[in-house]
Amino acid sequence: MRVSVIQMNQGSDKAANLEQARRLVEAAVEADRPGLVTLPETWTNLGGGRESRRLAAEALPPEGSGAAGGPAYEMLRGLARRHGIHVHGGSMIEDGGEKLFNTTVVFDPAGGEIARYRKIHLFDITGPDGTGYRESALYGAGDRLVTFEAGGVTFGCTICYDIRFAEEYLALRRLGAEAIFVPSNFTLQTGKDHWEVLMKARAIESQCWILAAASWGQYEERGATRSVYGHSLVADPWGHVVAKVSDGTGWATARIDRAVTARVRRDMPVLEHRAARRVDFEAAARRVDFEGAARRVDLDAAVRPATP
Ligand SMILES: O=C(O)CNC(=O)[C@H](CS)NC(=O)CCC(=O)C(=O)O
Repeated sequence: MRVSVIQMNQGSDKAANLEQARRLVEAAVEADRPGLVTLPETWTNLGGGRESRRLAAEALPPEGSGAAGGPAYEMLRGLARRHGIHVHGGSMIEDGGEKLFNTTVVFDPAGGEIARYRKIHLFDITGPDGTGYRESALYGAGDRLVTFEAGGVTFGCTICYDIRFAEEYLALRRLGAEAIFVPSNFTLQTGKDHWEVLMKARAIESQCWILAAASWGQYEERGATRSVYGHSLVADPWGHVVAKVSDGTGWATARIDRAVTARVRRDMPVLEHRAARRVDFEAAARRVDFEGAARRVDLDAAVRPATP
């Protein structure tokens, strides 16, 4: 299965963002004939403060209802149906009533919604340049792990800042994922030092393909100009970056080769090795059995539960 990661330069004009996404998806489909395309995080709006996000937000139809949604939701469905492809809609701003959610929706080639994921880890941090981010002031956090099947491949869903939480990727691998999405608005400040390292690290440790469509360029946020890093990429389960988008908008296409996944997992069976040791390191770190100049935790039955 071929996958195209789409790189956008969206701002706070929702209609223009929809048009840009449609144009890029159609150009990628025309050029590379992918079976699946994936968009960046919050491709329907970037910046413009609380007001712009509220305006761009769409209430989603009840999951599984098949009912119609808003303009962005229906555009994704239309692209999937028209081109006979799977569309992973990066993330949209979901109007969840009280709170917004940073939410992925996925459509199959018939235009049916087959998966929905809300970003679990919210970006409440201070960047190295002193810029503060408080995503949780506006967005609620997701509480579900999500995988779906497309073209014989099991895909896992994550969004942006989730990339820093390795456990989520290992859990998705356990659920059968072979490729994991990370649609992103990575900041330039964090991206220049962390982006590619994190993407490769998650690919290597989960032994999954990493599909990261990103926003690129500048946008306005409450009178200031901010930059997002771009560098949309696909990494294979060995951690090789096999496709990458240059500066600007565009896309890159890679083939998910299941034989590569199988070989990497067979030759380096880290999942089996982890299972064989069965250490609950989190539980171990909550306990100390000896404390002197050194600290020691015995990996006994309390942190190594018997095989079920
Ligand atoms: O604000 C919105 O509307 C949508 N949310 C985002 O763009 C979020 C919060 S500001 N961005 C990230 O998570 C960047 C993570 C990142 O850059 C890192 O982990 O280093």
